Amino acid sequence: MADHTISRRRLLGTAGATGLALGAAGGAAGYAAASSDSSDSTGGSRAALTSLGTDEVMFHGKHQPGITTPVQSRGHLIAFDLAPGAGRTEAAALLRRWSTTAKRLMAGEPVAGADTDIALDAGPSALTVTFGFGHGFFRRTGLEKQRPAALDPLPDFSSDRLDKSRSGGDLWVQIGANDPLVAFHALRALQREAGAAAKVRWQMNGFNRSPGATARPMTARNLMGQIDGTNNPKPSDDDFNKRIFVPEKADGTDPAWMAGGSYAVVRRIRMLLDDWEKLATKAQEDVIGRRKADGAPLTGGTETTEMKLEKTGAGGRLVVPLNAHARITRPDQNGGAAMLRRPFSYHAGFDAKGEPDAGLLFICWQADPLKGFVPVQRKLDRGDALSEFIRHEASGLFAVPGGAGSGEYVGQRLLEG
Ligand SMILES: C=CC1=C(C)c2cc3[nH]c(cc4nc(cc5[nH]c(cc1n2)c(C)c5CCC(=O)O)C(CCC(=O)O)=C4C)c(C)c3C=C
Ligand SMILES: [Fe+2]
Repeated sequence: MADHTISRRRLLGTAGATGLALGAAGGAAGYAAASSDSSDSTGGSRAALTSLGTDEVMFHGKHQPGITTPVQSRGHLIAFDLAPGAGRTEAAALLRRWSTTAKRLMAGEPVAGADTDIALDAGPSALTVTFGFGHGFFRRTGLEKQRPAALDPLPDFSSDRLDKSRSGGDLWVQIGANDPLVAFHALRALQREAGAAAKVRWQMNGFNRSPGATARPMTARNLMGQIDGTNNPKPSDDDFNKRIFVPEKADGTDPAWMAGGSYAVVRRIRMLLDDWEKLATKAQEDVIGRRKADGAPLTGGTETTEMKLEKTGAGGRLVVPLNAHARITRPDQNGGAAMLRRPFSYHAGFDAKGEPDAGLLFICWQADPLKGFVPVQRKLDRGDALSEFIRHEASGLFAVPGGAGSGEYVGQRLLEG
């Protein structure tokens, strides 16, 4: 292990120093930078392959990174339980350590002191680290009075097949990066820094398409081959902040320490791909209500065309079936319920029957799970066309505090308030 005194960014020179700061709309800019680099025709082996490594997301801000940040190609989710005997003091020290390291790594710098060198040579690669608190955290730290009502356990859903050992947790960390080594480096650093204060409860690995793999920026595809994410709320929507983030001025609903925060619902949803892949494309499209090729509604147009819910076709049948997933999940079919979906795909090998253990690490963000995930999942639980091809296998609900201000660590307003 090396003791680094010069940051990787300095070693990277200008490219590192001018690393693109990604904001909510940073994905397209990152893509454009990659495209122009790869069209450079010098042909020499020393030409930069892409500028992907230089993308940098800010650690400090109103909201934590990794919520509106464009989804990265590699993701790790890890949940911890506080160790027996660890309470508020140990939790505060841990969050302080983790925040210091997250900030350094997101800037492309090594861990202070001994680093593992796993990410040596790479830039920040749009690394984000996001921290959340589970229900049990508040009991363990004696902060029950500060526990938000929105963190009450999710209701049971009849179709759930949950593995408790891979669900819940006192602390949750989401890591995303556009380079697998950068992402693993962060995962390992944070797990090591948990030390004696917290023990790993579960850990899951995910992925998305690499930036630059498509000829133009596109909405991601999932492992069923669908374009997934089209109708997500957009930061430019008038009601985006209200739907996704806890207000910054206390409105009496959430504790003050949650200002600018959000609630993450995490579900490991296995896709029954052997069954799904037996369906003809037309049948697959009826399940969702959108075309597979371009994500357009079955009622026509392009990916962004509004779906015509009442349109009928041959024999007077609805073009978008009544049980189509994209019809049933719409906010206007659920009393306005909306969430920001920011998932990773996962593949954890093949089971004894030779079937893939693969699917979606479904992560959705909302200001209140009772006005986001819960009503929509209640409806899906009664059965939509997608239900027979998926299985919810693990679940978590986490309170994700607002972003740390300069000089602050994540969760400081709770732990030292
Ligand atoms: C409870 C919330 C949801 C779960 C669980 C869920 C699982 C799930 N979804 C897909 C694939 C698609 N979902 C799409 C749209 C969509 N899904 C939800 C919610 C849940 N999905 C919402 C709120 C929406 C948007 C509805 C709207 O406003 O139009 C789509 C269509 C394209 C898109 O808009 O993203 C696809 C495809 C899978 C594969 C899955 C579980 C594995
Ligand atoms: Fe969906």
